Amino acid sequence: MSYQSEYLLAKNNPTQYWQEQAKLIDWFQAPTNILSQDQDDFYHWYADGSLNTSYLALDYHVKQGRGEQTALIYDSPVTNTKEKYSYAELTVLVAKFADVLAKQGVTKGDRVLIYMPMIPQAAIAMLATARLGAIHSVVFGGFAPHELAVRIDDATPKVVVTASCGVEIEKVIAYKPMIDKAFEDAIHKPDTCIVYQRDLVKADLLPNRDIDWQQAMINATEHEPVPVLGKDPLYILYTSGTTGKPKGVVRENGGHAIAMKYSMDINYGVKPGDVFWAASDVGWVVGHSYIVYGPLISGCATVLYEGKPIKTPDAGAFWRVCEEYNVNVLFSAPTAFRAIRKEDPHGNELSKYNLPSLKRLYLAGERLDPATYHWLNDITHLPVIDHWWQTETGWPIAGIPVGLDTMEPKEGSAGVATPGYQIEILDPDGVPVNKGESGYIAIKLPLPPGCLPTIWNDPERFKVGYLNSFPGYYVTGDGGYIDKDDYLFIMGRTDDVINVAGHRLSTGEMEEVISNHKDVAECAVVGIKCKLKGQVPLALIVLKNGCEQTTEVHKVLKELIRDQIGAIASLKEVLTIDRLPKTRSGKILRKVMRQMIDGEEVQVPSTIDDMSILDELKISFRVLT
Ligand SMILES: CCC(=O)SCCNC(=O)CCNC(=O)[C@H](O)C(C)(C)COP(=O)(O)OP(=O)(O)OC[C@H]1O[C@@H](n2cnc3c(N)ncnc32)[C@H](O)[C@@H]1OP(=O)(O)O
Repeated sequence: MSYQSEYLLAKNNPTQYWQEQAKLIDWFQAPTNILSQDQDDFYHWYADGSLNTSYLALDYHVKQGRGEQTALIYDSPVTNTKEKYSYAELTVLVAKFADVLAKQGVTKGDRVLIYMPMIPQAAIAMLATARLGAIHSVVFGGFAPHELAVRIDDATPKVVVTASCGVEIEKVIAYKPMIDKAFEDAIHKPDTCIVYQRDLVKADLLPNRDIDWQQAMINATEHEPVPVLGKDPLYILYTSGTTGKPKGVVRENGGHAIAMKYSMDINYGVKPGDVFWAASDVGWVVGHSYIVYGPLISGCATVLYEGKPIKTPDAGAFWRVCEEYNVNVLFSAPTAFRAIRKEDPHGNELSKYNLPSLKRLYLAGERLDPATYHWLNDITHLPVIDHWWQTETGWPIAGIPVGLDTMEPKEGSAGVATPGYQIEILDPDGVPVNKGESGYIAIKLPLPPGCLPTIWNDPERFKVGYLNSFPGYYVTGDGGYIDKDDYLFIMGRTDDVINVAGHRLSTGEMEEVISNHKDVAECAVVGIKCKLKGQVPLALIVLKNGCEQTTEVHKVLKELIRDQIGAIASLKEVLTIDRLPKTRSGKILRKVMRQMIDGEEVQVPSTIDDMSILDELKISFRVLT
């Protein structure tokens, strides 16, 4: 099978194509209803199939005789810990933790919120929730209590699972006080909080609410996987939108399982027994898909790394892990490699390691800049594959389908459309543009299996945010073009979402926090270029008349953002200006300011209410250079 023929099969007869791919996994009962639509016209794949995702990731491999094979490798330079779990061992731990959750009343359809550092118990909690047919919602450890509370109120979990602490290089971060604050702030009160006690910090437990993970596991018995339907949700993962409230992306069990197996074959070209390392975090979709579910469903060993690309202890950390565990495929964000390049520009660290097993490097999460692409290619002599996808899709929309064909990556491109995704570039009226022309990147409906069917608790937001702009299409929020060879080039977001070190953040959310300050009359947050992190947030504020404490206000605002959203959203700078540029209808011209600061060609809309403001801004922005 070639890429072309697979792409056309999936395009011309999606139902038949994905019915065939359904055979990739071990259903309890194979689906007969391959593609259906609900009352909102939203699509669902494999609605009536019966399966269990934890069974597919664990028990299935034990049944196939691979129980002794390594399933999970935990490497934590920050705690000097290295552990390996076989498929048989991981199955027992997951089955027992499922029993712990069941004893707290968790049943099919209930939500379990997981707020954990990068330790094996994070994956165990996810898989145990899936085993019960319950729905997990993992919240990235870098988010502050307020963000946690917002997610608790939206997902209304019965149980929260956490650990006593996380470790950020040398900084030990106690998680329990953040959990307690989130419980306090949230309107919904989960019944139970299960705490994994780490050696570094012992958390204080509340008598009637908190449970010690290790204690609970002593008397746990192994819980069997609970069959669920293909359309039953496996997880909710929150992602930033243009407004303050994050969106709960829903992932269904059936389509997700097929997408994981399919993408591990087609996009990543791995087979059972291979070692796959996604150097990311379980709190992001990369962690869900390619630290936990994808590698395990495909019978690989997955690496769960509690460290950073640099400083834990040096810029050779990634290469050390690749050598030590014979990693075959390494996946990370461009920011991680930019950080390594900064510390080790000539690849001296890399030359200390022997990497015969490493076949390919994959990058995603933000645009891979050509300089980093070439550097990585030059020092490793390995294929460097940029690919593009989103929390919403859960697996690659575009890439190099190494499992199907030999295709060369192109500098600056995220590859070609993965079979199942019909990517089109549309103009503002929804009309497809010619090859080479830029526009809105949209995907023709139905999206393939594994992509979001809706937004949790908010079908209207799914329609408004993704479907209504161009009927018949899902709008990705990214802009770009397709070249004459069908390679896709991503040029950036078309909305007010920014990407900081591979973390997707909402400028709207930051603006909400800033505008609550008593001295701020108006504000705008824009993402400006950063050599290391891709983009960083800059706040432009207009102070109320009579407020003179500019420096003090700037300091307070930076702290507010860290406290309310989290350290990953840290403001690069706060700049006070006299007024913000606007259209005649009052819309703030964020893009104009970003283009001016980044030194790009400035596209001023004809609707600007006062052209003279551009000269004022030019003067104000001088301090930034
Ligand atoms: C394809 C679909 C997708 O896009 S899914 C998303 C893919 N994105 C990723 O995988 C993220 C990639 N980025 C990273 O892994 C990190 O940014 C790397 C490159 C490792 C750098 O990490 P770091 O040096 O910590 O910088 P940062 O900008 O991430 O962090 C800024 C501040 O936040 C903190 N932080 C980070 N993570 C946590 C955490 N889990 N718990 C608590 N705090 C955290 C960092 O310590 C840092 O704090 P500070 O400013 O130094 O005080």
